[in-house]
Amino acid sequence: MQSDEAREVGAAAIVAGGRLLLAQRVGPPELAGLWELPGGKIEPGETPAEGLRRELVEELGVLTAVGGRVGADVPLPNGMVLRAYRVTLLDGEPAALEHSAVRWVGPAELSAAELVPNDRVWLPDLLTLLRVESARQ
Ligand SMILES: Nc1nc2c([nH]c(=O)n2[C@H]2C[C@H](O)[C@@H](COP(=O)(O)OP(=O)(O)OP(=O)(O)O)O2)c(=O)[nH]1
Repeated sequence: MQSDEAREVGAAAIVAGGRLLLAQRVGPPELAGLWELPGGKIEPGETPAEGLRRELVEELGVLTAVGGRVGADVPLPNGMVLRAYRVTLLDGEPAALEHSAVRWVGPAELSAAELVPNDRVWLPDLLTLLRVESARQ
């Protein structure tokens, strides 16, 4: 059954050791080479956490735990909604299985990174997340 709610793209803010994981898109051409939070479309019948965990197995080869939201909802031109979640690594080392590269960034590198346009609104939230996580260590 199709829900009335907009389909969701889930995006993972994975922080470890005071750094955030970014993944570099291979396509489409207008996004290729830009950096995003790994994730993807939540399928009908999946909770956002289930869908995001599945995407992170497919894209990075890691097992994760999905936590609370980060930043605002971002409406996408195709009618979907993009939402970021805090995600913790449980097992595995992230590998670029569907991206051209992955890298861990600290605050300065994150601020300078060429993010996909839709993710730029999250920059202050992601910087705060890095600061909070660093303070906890
Ligand atoms: N995964 C992800 N997608 C994002 C981000 N920001 C952003 O605008 N998008 C857009 C790009 C795509 O239009 C859409 C997600 O597509 P995708 O290609 O990552 O997801 P998917 O694996 O489920 O896609 P598909 O192959 O099934 O079409 O959301 C982000 O931070 N992470």
